[in-house]
Amino acid sequence: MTPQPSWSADQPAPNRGEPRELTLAVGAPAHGGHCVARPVDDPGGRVIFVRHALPGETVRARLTEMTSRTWRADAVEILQASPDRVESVWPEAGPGGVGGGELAHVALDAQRTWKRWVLADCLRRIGGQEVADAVAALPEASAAAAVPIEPMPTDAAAQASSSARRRALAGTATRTRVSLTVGEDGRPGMHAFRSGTVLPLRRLPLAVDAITEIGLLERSRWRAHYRPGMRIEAIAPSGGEPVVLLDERLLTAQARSTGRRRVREVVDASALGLGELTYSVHAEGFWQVHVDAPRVLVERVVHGALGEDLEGAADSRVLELYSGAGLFTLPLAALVGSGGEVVSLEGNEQAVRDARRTLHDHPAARLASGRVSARSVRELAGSLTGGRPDVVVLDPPRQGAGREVIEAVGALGTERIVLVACDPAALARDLGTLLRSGYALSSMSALDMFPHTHHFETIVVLERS
Ligand SMILES: C[S@@+](CC[C@H](N)C(=O)[O-])C[C@H]1O[C@@H](n2cnc3c(N)ncnc32)[C@H](O)[C@@H]1O
Repeated sequence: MTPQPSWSADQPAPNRGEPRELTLAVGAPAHGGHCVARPVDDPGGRVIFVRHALPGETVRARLTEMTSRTWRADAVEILQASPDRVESVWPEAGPGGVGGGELAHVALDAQRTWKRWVLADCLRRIGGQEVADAVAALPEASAAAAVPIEPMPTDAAAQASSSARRRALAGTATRTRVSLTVGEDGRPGMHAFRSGTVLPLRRLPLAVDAITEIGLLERSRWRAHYRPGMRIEAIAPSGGEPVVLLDERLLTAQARSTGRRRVREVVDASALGLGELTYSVHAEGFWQVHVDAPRVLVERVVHGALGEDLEGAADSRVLELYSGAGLFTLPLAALVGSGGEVVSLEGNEQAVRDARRTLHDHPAARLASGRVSARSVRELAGSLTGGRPDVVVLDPPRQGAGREVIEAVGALGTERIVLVACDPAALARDLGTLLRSGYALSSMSALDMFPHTHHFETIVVLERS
């Protein structure tokens, strides 16, 4: 029998009546950081999305939300544990805790298996059979129908360490950006999962040491500056000292005001023959958060766009969409040289100003500010010499580029497209549109850029078929 709620539907459970507990048999992971589960006493019964569990486990779970469409629960007691369960690296992100560390109880290799499964599932279920078949045919996908989720170099090194402690903490201490909120009681924390409530925190295990050492959670140093509801952003740039943004105020790590609004990011592009690339980025602007992400992404995207042999890249014409502060624009402009062109489009004006500063001595780059739309894609492509680009690079936000933009890109007749996606569902949709627009998948790779969360990044390269 399907268990019935003791409170009205469409309300989070804890707000009405007593939280209710069930014993669940946990099945496959689903997109969003939870697993599909069913009550052990009703295996054909209603699906419940359970967090903090692992496939194959039996758990006692507390229902956290019941709507007419979705029931959610947190595993609060593990009755039969998976061999992939480990001591959480971030217990404060466990059941009833803050969002953003929902896989912290899963061994790192098993997190990547989980994400690979979700990627394959999204490609098949959302992209359709055509997308699933195209991915399965790639040599890197082998029989498993989706590509492996590759560890970032820092995390792989920690996993291979001779120190058991370092191995156990692999995937932590890699985030160069951390956002906190000050709670009603003046203590800094993060929001509880799917809630506006701020839960105070004692540790920030995912943050790089440079951020932990600022001591944002310590009463003595920072509390005098905090006000309830205030947003705290900690930023540890690769090319300078960390800074802290308190709402609009920028402070040094010693809590002194600073007039400096921009930080310096340095990316090692020696593998591309470019040495160190230096970027000027607004402190509150978008930058890839994993300490290795800028370098690894630059290498993948540049090779995807310009080919393995970069000697042949000179004079190429590139259209780049959703370009942010110019992470990819700079190496692309450097490699296409004065005979080539890189036209980029970004919606955030501040990011475009940052990119203009960074690229001021690269005549190959033209940086446009505005919304990416079917029309802006056609207009910008038409402004390139010859009326169309050789390659289009897109790195859209989580919701993807969407059908109209992707169809407009597909209609340009460009030889190659590089799509970077941070959401597998959006990737599956956009990829399906590109395949139907006459493109064939040439390579796909996926990076574990957000360890201990369900997120990961995918890079696909397509060629005109
Ligand atoms: C995932 S970020 C990528 C930025 C850059 N490639 C990087 O890696 O740093 C996506 C970017 O798209 C921009 N963006 C989001 N929606 C947009 C839209 N409709 N039109 C133009 N830009 C948009 C955001 O401001 C953000 O800078």
